[in-house]
Amino acid sequence: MAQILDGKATAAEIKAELRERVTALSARGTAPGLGTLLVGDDPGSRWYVNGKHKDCAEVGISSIREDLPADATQEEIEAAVRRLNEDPACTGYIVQLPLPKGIDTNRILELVDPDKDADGLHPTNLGRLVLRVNEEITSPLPCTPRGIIDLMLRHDVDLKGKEVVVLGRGVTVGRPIGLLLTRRSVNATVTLTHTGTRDLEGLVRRADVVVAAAGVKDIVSADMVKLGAVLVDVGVSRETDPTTGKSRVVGDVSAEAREKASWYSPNPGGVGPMTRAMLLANVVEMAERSA
Ligand SMILES: Nc1nc2c(c(=O)[nH]1)N[C@@H](CN(C=O)c1ccc(C(=O)N[C@@H](CCC(=O)O)C(=O)O)cc1)CN2
Repeated sequence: MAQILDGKATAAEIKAELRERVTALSARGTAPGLGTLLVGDDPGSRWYVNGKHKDCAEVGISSIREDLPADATQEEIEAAVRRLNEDPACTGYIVQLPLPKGIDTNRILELVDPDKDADGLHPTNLGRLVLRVNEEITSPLPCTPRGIIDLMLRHDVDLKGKEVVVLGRGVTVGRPIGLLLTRRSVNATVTLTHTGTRDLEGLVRRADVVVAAAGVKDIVSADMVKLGAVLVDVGVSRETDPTTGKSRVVGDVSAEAREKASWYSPNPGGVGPMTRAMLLANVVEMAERSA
């Protein structure tokens, strides 16, 4: 029976730690403020952004909100980014992804002031992650990969020399997590797989740790998983619950695969709450560095 990598409980612990650091920052007159930029009315994105403001209130961080309609133009979004760059009350902010179709996301992310990039997704901060293999990284890190590694380390999951297979090459999880896991301080060996990967089953079968961020329900099946592997379920697909008729999140790891794991991070309740906690950690660290 797999032990649970409980993201909800771990995130609550982290938030309690951060609350004290926010109090100290506020006492020194350097209180952090998180901004969010949401474009459109996707219910999932709106839920995530509302959650970020709720988290801020919980730990004592003030928050600033820019909401634009789904038909906002590239210029209107860029103007909102400039407002957040210039607002002294906003010490860090995020642009909620994905942006509506037709918007040049990379151009928007490049316009974010790297010193206010609470998501660690600005090219300068991703570049620092590439460059700094040995030394401590003193710039914000992408929240989900940071949260996944923190979740495992706080449960004493040993990653040194372990073979990690990542499913999915997205910019918020798949691509940056390889950079974090292969840093000298972690020392895992990483294989990044995607839709063009030839022998996915064979690669997953030999993995000590599987990070599944494909967004394909049950893509990780029991026959693909080594007994005792660590399974981190990051994938988000939505389906209608047949009993309640409500929409629910389903992950990438099948129920049978979970039975073979030594550790399993559930979805929901695993990586999602850690992503939210790491955003707060980035905001607090950025404020501490500039205090
Ligand atoms: N700018 C960003 N955009 C997006 C990111 C990101 O890190 N930065 N990640 C995701 C969305 N996301 C945060 O923004 C996020 C996803 C999931 C959760 C979460 O707590 N999920 C719950 C389940 C929620 C549900 O039932 O619908 C859980 O896992 O328990 C938080 C944040 C994409 N965009």
